[in-house]
Amino acid sequence: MATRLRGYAVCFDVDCTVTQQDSLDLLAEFLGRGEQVATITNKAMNGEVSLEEALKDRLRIIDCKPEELASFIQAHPPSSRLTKGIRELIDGLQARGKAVYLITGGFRELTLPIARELGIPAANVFANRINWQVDDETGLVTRMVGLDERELTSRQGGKPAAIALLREMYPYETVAMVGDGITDLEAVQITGGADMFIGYGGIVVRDAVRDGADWFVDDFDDLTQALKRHQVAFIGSGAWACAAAKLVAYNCKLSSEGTGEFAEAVRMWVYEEEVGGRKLTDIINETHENVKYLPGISIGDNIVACPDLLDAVKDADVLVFCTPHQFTRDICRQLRGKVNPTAVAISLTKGMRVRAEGPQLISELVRKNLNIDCSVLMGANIAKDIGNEELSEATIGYAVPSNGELFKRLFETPNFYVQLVPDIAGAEMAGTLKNVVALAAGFVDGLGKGPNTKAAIMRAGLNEMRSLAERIYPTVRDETFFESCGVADLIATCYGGRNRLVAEAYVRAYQSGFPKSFDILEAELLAGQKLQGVLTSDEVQSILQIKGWETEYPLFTTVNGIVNGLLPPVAITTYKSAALQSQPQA
Ligand SMILES: NC(=O)c1ccc[n+]([C@@H]2O[C@H](COP(=O)([O-])OP(=O)(O)OC[C@H]3O[C@@H](n4cnc5c(N)ncnc54)[C@H](O)[C@@H]3O)[C@@H](O)[C@H]2O)c1
Ligand SMILES: O=P(O)(O)OC[C@H](O)CO
Repeated sequence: MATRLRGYAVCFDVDCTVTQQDSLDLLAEFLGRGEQVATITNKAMNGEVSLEEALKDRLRIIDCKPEELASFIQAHPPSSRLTKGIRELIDGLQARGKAVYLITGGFRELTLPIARELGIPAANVFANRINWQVDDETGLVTRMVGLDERELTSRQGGKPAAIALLREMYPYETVAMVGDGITDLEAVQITGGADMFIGYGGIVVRDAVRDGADWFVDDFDDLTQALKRHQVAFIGSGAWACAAAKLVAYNCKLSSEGTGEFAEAVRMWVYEEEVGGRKLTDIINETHENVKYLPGISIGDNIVACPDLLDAVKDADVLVFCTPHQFTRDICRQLRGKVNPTAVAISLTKGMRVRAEGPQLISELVRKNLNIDCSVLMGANIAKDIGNEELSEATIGYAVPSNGELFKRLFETPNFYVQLVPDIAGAEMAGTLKNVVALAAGFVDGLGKGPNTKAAIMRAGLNEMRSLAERIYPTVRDETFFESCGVADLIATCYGGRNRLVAEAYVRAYQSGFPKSFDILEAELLAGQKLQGVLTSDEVQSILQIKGWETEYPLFTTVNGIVNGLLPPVAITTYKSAALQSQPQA
């Protein structure tokens, strides 16, 4: 069975990282033996004695009783010893589902109260143990007699060894170590250790630590702020994906300069292909333009094209799905267990999947496979016009209001207005089903009919869309069909969409005596873009057949008869009677 990766773990050193002082030095000072212990601590820091020897010597000098330890903890309560900003950082990490560990060369007896104060479970603490002498007669612990040398952290290289053990027990995808010392930096210097080291210089700055760190901070607030920023990943890079990514790139750049809500860089997964002998990802990263799917439009220099899906979503907590719907299932399968468990998603994909038990909307597919919330953004959104910054609108369907608001902030711009509706299924069904009506509109155009016929088809189509959506998903709201995702998208698609264009061309080819299939026309007219309506028509028809509802949806049924060659295109002009002649597909 494949090992399930467990996300992210962040390991903190304790002395002078989580706490302002070295606990053992502070205890020695409390007991009046501070100077002697500090001399040995310094020797260890300068590499004059080994870590093990220094620990043993310091314990020998401290030589305290359990009650003295208790008095020390009372005199220096954990809350008074924390470094600035550490509590907020650890709270923020845990709230985002990251596992937090303490890995210290200090002692368990002194570290557990700190862990408790920060809400870190005792099982997440790797620390040294003191060997205590127990009175044979009373069974009471009397005094310390040395160091338990079996603990990994009692030795040189103990911290990386503890991390390697952690990774063996729980296969984390990424482990970061945070600390101020050379022993913390060592965590990234062995195979199987940490993936990254964040140096902390708020109490002590060591040149080697600062130079060796992947990231060096002297204030934990910097990390907390970075943590609060949402990392957005785009899954898809076609015409609409690129136009929508341009909106997101605009807001992420603005926010990184202002509110800090979103990180500036947005990773975009690109289904890699060669264009003019070059990789499309390289072209996008150099020119900031998807020359194949949205030529002539700059999508923003903060969009980073990635050919690797898992690489694109790594670290992201906001996922935008926008691929032709037939690819979403496979993409979700690849992402299962690999996305941040606290991530939220939004789908811009118009389409559905049909299973024996009924339809599955793309948002449901994402939600079920990735176990995360998924909103939708649907609307009258012809990609090229939005790329050209023409005024447009969209509807966000949400289940969790705060996620709806978050996505509104992510997409809305001065010329892209967003409405929120608490109706995911209504918005998504509208966006999906209008692709079938757009084919009907294209047939009407191909036949050379006037506005009356087109208006009649669109009105009937809207009614069938609404009726089917409400029948399958009883929570669907009527008013959703009056938003951009409903009637407005229907108008835009029936006048300016690709489904209309290809359907019109189908009729013209049919009437010329040299018919062409939809696949051929898609390839000839769309330059790699994908037609969704034909597939969706078959998917809708499967549902109508399963339910025995074909004659109740005569427009959908007639369109399906035409796309499958069972009816001539002219049948659209008599769709009510034509539907009765359209044979169910095999
Ligand atoms: N284009 C529009 O104007 C528009 C507007 C609103 C909504 N939509 C919807 O957005 C969704 C995405 O459409 P689009 O316009 O961004 O794409 P597109 O039709 O322009 O391009 C097709 C995309 O599919 C990718 N692709 C090809 N084979 C693939 C595979 N095997 N796996 C994964 N990806 C593959 C291509 O690389 C390309 O990025 C669709 O559901 C569409 O209905 C499109
Ligand atoms: O070009 P179409 O027909 O795929 O439609 C594009 C969008 O869905 C319009 O909102």
